[in-house]
Amino acid sequence: MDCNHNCEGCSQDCAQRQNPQSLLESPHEMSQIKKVIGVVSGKGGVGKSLVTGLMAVLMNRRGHTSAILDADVTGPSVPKMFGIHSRAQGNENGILPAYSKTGIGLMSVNLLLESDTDPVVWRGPVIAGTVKQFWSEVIWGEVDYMFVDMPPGTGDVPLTVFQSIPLDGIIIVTSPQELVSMIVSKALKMAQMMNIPTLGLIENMSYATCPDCGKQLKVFGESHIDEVAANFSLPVLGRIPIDPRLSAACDRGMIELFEGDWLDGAAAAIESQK
Ligand SMILES: Nc1ncnc2c1ncn2[C@@H]1O[C@H](COP(=O)(O)OP(=O)(O)OP(=O)(O)O)[C@@H](O)[C@H]1O
Repeated sequence: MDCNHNCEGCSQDCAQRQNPQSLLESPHEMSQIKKVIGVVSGKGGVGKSLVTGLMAVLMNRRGHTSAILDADVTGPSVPKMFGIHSRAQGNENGILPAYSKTGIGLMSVNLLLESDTDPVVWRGPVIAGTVKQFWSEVIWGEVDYMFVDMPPGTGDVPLTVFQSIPLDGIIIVTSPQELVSMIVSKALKMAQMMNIPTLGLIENMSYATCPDCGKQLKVFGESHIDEVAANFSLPVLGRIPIDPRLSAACDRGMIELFEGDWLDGAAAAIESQK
């Protein structure tokens, strides 16, 4: 077959084969973002946004500048968690993030909608384009750790986000009632395809503590997170209990006041990542 130098449509492994073109977008010229961590889950509702929010708060408490890019465009829950209901502002240079009470920068589609109860009925390419703009057209300024609340699953939109934002690592959030092994395997393979390291697993809704006797109740049955983590040679970075104070804090926009040391190990692991 004659070579037309278009490697994209050709499966030959010849000497002229060029590396695939990078699809990574450049950040805004006024952004200096040191580390970007994607937070992924197999399906919605396992607490991916909660973990994203808690990690940003923790890193901020530990003296780093943190930010959240809410790439979960069809289920954006981050602004509410931080009590932000304002609209995003812009200037001649680009779009400005909203800032939480403790100074965490946020960008979410909910900051662009007229009302945060409006549904996002957009097709995949528009959603993916919006997320790319959150990276390349938002003036993030200086950020030590940016957490990206990734769109759930492994479809077109999460794939585009993986390809366009230069992630330094991902954290996989699971819950005990899921098919953890399958979900971890899929997320891990997707990250490996893009050469992105998986930092570890966080199990949400691991247990509930009885308010009377303090016993840990396995509401969703025994957890398999340790076996799964060992099978994939990944660390378990944290286990978060079911705690009504957490959901109340999210509902009231007061996640920055959370108390709990469940994710201290995850924060330390991120800090120690080279
Ligand atoms: N450990 C927990 N204890 C109490 N409530 C929790 C806990 N984890 C999550 N929740 C609550 O469950 C709901 C779903 O959580 P969250 O929005 O973080 O999930 P998600 O995986 O990001 O879902 P989606 O992808 O649909 O946005 C929220 O109302 C949150 O406050």
